[in-house]
Amino acid sequence: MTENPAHTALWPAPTASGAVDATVHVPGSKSVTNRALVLAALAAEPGVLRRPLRSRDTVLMAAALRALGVGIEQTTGPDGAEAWHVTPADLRGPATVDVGNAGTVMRFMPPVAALADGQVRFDGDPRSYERPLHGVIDALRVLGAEIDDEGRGSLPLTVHGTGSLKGGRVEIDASSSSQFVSALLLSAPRFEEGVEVRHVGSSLPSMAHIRMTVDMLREVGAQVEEPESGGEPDVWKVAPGALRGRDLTIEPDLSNAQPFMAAALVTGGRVSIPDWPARTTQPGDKLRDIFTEMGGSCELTDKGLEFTGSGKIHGIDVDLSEVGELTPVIAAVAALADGPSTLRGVAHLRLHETDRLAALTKEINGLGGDVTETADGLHIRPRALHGGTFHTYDDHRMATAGSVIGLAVDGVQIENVATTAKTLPDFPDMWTTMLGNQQG
Ligand SMILES: O=C(O)C1=C[C@@H](OP(=O)(O)O)[C@@H](O)[C@H](O)C1
Ligand SMILES: C=C(OP(=O)(O)O)C(=O)O
Repeated sequence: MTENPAHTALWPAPTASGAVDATVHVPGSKSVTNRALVLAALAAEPGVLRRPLRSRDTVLMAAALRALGVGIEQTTGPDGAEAWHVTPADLRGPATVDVGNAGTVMRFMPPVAALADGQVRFDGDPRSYERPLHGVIDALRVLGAEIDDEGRGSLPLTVHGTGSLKGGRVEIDASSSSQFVSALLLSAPRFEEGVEVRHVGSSLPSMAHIRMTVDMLREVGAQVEEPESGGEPDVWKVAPGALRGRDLTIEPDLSNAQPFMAAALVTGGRVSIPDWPARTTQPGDKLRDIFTEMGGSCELTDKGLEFTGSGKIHGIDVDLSEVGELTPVIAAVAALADGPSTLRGVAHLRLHETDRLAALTKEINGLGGDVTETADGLHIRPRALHGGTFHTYDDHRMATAGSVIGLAVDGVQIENVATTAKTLPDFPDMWTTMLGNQQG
């Protein structure tokens, strides 16, 4: 096999010559965009997504829905803002879906395909074969779907849809991914009997993302019972019913705001993120607390978030189980702190884009760091770091994490920075533009 040159290309991560002072317009949330696409496709009437994220993961989701017959047209407003107009249709195969390495596509789309009439083949990047999918496959079978995965319990697979799905009660172990729960809930209003999902595993990661699913279902008229509003623990119920089409402006992706906020923390500078929502289910909102504890300060106004570093970076002992996708950049900041950190509750990160606990340990230590893996996270003891290659393993958040270290350490080269296209295709330009505005 010939290497893709983009995968081995090295990007010299720019160092900061002083405190950053920048306003960073962060594109739309991946998690909100991909949920909104699915809900719009399953609705009883057309809907609009304004300022959607355009990145590999969301383009793959749009292509998957189009392959099943859904209309998605793009328009651009006078202010340059993009809108995706979604016209639901009778879902049908035969179709093929490329999930890339998008957890949201590989988990959220099989239930949609089970509602289609005809067969739908799912395939993706090599890493997608290793990411857990058994929770969705086994649950869909219990709910009435026919799935051919040749006994693998993972991709590639074919869903043989009949145009409807019975639905009903199902038990799943979602300890490896909250997306199993979200996937079943999102399509459930279209199941004949809706769904009752009971999580029976030891732990459930990324609760913030399950809240996002419940919130967005309710916004389009679905009836949802869930533990946090008086329901039974670990049980979610969605009633069958028609969904409204919605005109929705997508919030900025707060997890993608994270490296820019980290730049303010690391350089003792200031970063403004316009349109930071006053109320949100995005896990990135927790950064206001986490990065404050690590030495910054925040002001949230109706214009957005202003985040200021103090010039000091403190270590932190934090359970990130609810907000696991924030781990790589927190680890990068922790490696530059004035004291040790313990990041816990994130064992499931071993099954993300790459094994993030192993990758962070290897790459930070490769620059002279002192990181050890624990059963469910990382111990990080700051040490003077040196330059070198920071490998990214096709993981967008490894690339942004390495770039944060590069601000403070000369000679850090990020391998395959283009992998940020998964959720933030403009990252390298946004990063250098931010650094263009420094106070020396
Ligand atoms: O539902 C979602 O949009 C997501 C849920 C989380 O997945 P896991 O529960 O698999 O960690 C998160 O890490 C991922 O980036 C996005
Ligand atoms: C885990 C992530 O992505 P995915 O949606 O592919 O699970 C992530 O973006 O950090």
